[in-house]
Amino acid sequence: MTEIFTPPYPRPPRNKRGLVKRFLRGWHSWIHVLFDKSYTMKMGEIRLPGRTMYIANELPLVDRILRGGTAFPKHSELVRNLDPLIGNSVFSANGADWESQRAMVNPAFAHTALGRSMPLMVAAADDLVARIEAAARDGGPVDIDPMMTHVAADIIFRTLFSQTLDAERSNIIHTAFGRFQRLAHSASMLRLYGLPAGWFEKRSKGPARAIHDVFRPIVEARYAGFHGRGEAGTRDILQSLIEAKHPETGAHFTCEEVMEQVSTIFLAGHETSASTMTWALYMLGECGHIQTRVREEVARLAGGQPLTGAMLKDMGQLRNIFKETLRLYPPVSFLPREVTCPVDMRDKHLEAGAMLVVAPWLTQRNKDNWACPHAFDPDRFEDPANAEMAKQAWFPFGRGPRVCVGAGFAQQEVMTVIASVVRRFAISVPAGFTPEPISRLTIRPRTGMPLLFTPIS
Ligand code: HEM
Repeated sequence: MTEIFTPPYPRPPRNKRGLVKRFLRGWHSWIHVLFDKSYTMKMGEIRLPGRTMYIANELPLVDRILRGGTAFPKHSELVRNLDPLIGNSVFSANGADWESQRAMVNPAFAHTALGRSMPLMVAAADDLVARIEAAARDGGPVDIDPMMTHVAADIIFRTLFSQTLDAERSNIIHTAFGRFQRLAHSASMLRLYGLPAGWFEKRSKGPARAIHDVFRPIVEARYAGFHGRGEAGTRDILQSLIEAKHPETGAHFTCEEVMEQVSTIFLAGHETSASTMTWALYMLGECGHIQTRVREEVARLAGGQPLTGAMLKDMGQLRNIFKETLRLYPPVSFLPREVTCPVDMRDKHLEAGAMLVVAPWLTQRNKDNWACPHAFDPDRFEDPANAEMAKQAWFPFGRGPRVCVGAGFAQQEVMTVIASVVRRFAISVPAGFTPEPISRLTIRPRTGMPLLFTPIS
């Protein structure tokens, strides 16, 4: 019998640590502050000098909060944290402002329609395979962490702007986003502990600007083309945003507002998928038997032909790998909401303004919800006994009115990339290497993800 693989996660201490120890562990990563009981408690309360935070794990509570819409808007701490990067946009806005932004942005998402985006994904995945081939030629390990950023950013770049993303701009994005995550995380930690965070807040603006500078020239030229010279423009997400009208006033987005929406779609649309692909390839590298099975599935359904949406639909094993990766490493691991009116939950009384966190990382690794919760077992999604849990205790894309608008796009892109890689290479993990997951805005390996790729003839 093949043993089930348990991929790395920070082993929680048995007991809650003191304030200082928690601060030190949390300085690099949110998941490092959790302790044993965090994974099974129904509702927890954490008193910090800066604020009191509640974590709701009980399934009906999770549902109530996420479906609660305006009663539990996105927390101001999250909004402040992301502000240098995405400003006031469809991810961060609340209430009526969010509703009108969502109405304006919705038509742009027609460009992420699965049939329309499939050829872009296949082309970007082919370019990735060529890059891996070149990098693996000497037989040494290849760090796939920046490569997954490149392919995911390339896919969303092609969908947004009808352009490919070259290696130089991809490197700028990967490096700047890594820096932004570190600085924004530190600022957030300090604010939660009631400490001054100004230095980190100020420093985080630099990498955010470096990312904006990659697409500002494209956005400004196209905006001026349409609004200044009446040019029709290419039919893509950017053009839909430039042409979008407010549902009541009929006003267009300003150029800065288009920049904010573009930044949001670009960041929400590549960093999360890149994280998923990195962890999926790592776990396949560790689990040769699952890798062989999925390679056989891809060969049976696609042969040597370019992948299509119809082929992906039939790749059940690949889809289960996607789901299981998102269960174990949900890129958005914590969803912080704000309590708008005093409310009672279980035995707790929450005052207005309190932070109420719903945590895919915890609910999806809770042993009351899933058997062997920390183990990588894609087949669990085939078991009818797990069908109800897959509905209630699996929500890497959120749930309710603020659910991710790119979930179908992400599934198609991750499946396309993994299928393209496994049919071309046998993947393995260098002896002695174990990645350390770090959770800031998303979950990435602390020191990259070197893997070995052997071409399959
Ligand atoms: C594996 C990949 C992805 C994951 C795990 C993910 C996860 C999430 C989650 C959890 C939320 C809701 C956050 C909350 O309720 O606080 C969200 C929202 C959002 N996502 Fe994704 N996402 C992914 C890919 C994408 C892609 C590919 C796009 C765009 C093409 C996208 C665009 C958005 C947008 C615009 C929102 C805000 C929706 C709103 O509030 O109206 N995401 N995502």
